[in-house]
Amino acid sequence: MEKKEYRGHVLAVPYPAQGHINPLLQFCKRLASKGFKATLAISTFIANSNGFADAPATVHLETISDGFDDGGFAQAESIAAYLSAFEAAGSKSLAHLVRKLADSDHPINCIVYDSFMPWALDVAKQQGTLAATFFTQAVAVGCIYYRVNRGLLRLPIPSPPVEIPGLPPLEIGDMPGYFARPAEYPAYFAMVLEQYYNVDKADFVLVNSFYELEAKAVDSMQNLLPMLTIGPTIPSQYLDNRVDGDKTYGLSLLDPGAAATSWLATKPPGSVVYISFGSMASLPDLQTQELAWGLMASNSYFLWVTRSSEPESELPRDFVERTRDTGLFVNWCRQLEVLANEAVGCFVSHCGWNSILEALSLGVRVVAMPLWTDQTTNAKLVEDAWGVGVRVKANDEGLMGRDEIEACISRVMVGEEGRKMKANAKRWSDLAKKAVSEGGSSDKNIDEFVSKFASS
Ligand SMILES: O=c1ccn([C@@H]2O[C@H](COP(=O)(O)OP(=O)(O)O[C@H]3O[C@H](CO)[C@@H](O)[C@H](O)[C@H]3O)[C@@H](O)[C@H]2O)c(=O)[nH]1
Repeated sequence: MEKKEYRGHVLAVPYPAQGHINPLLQFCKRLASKGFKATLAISTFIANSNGFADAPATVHLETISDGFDDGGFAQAESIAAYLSAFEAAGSKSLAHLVRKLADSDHPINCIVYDSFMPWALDVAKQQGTLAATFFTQAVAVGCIYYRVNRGLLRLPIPSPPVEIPGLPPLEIGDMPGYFARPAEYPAYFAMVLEQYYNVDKADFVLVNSFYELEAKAVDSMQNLLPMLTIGPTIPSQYLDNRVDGDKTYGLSLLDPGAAATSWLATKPPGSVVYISFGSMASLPDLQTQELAWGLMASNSYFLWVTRSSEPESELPRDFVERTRDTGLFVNWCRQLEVLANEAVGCFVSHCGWNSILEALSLGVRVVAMPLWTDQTTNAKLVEDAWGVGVRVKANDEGLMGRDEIEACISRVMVGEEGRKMKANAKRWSDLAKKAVSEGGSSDKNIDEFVSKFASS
């Protein structure tokens, strides 16, 4: 059989979670569209799950072990146990995979690995390939973790607000959630700081963001690291439409169904509040109830992703019945399709980085209800740096109350303030599209990245 010609071969290794696999998978699709062979190595457990049924034809799939091939993360005793088993099993099986591919027609030129797995850099170096760490969170968030990792910012922070080049002044509540509650997820907190321990040895630091969005933060980090912004990595159909057939992500946590799209088709433009808290975090029951009452008081239509087939059990009594004419609950949907629908007026979001990039790319305003990790910092940027939304303030017990939620929805959806946010959102959407289009900042950065190993 004739050997297929490629300009080079990249092996992408995501952390095994939806919000991490999709950005790297999307990056692979872009590399494939530029003539490279792109292979995505996902965990055996995820590869065997139904959610990956929709994998794109242009990206090659391989598997590595996370140590829990039959059950994934859910099988581990603790987060710390998972991370350490993943490092042990992942390092071994990744090395094995690179050796296997070395004997094929297309040996690996560069391993692009999720920044949550810095041990992959050691594998790349041992196997003699280039190594690129890939951040699935904002440059701004990375600026903060980097400073803590390097001892430039000491914890607990003695005198907020903190001044970091390129970022607005940050109070403790604007820093990543681990700073205010370090004991909550100590293993994840350690992991996000560890992203930097060997980063100086990486040949590239790729970030799913775009230069115009975080210019000053990128400039400040580029003095320290070979950083290139290459995003947003959302399907090309919603941006530049240059990647053939790139209409959806390849991985979906749950079956999205079609209910959301047909329901939205019956609603007037800008009238619907869309609510989703991503693929990992869950709202405490009391918070769910406050959100429900806030939504009802806003008198808006709403589409609420609950990730549960029985939302009634967490909602106020009879709430589903009482909102039958105004609300729709789904356990999952095609979020991009929803955000692109003109019926959607705003997005009540936990501010996961993928959701925020999607909202910015599609010009949708945000009511920010951050829960943990990077979400608190993203919420600060949504409000103060990008002017596309407002953050719902929590009371002293950490609860975001119904009146505050209602007031925030109203600020974002109606009036002069809301109109300004809409105009800002449109501007970011245009800039996101420009960044990935031919000659845009992210497109040029991708070309710079591949130029280090491209054969022609
Ligand atoms: O009904 C839904 C709801 C969500 N999504 C998609 O799910 C993804 C959610 O990603 P994100 O907003 O980043 O949230 P998480 O999945 O919770 O992401 C985790 O990983 C991110 C990247 O590290 C972090 O920024 C988040 O804080 C962390 O919770 C997005 O692509 C959405 O389009 C759907 O397709 N359908």
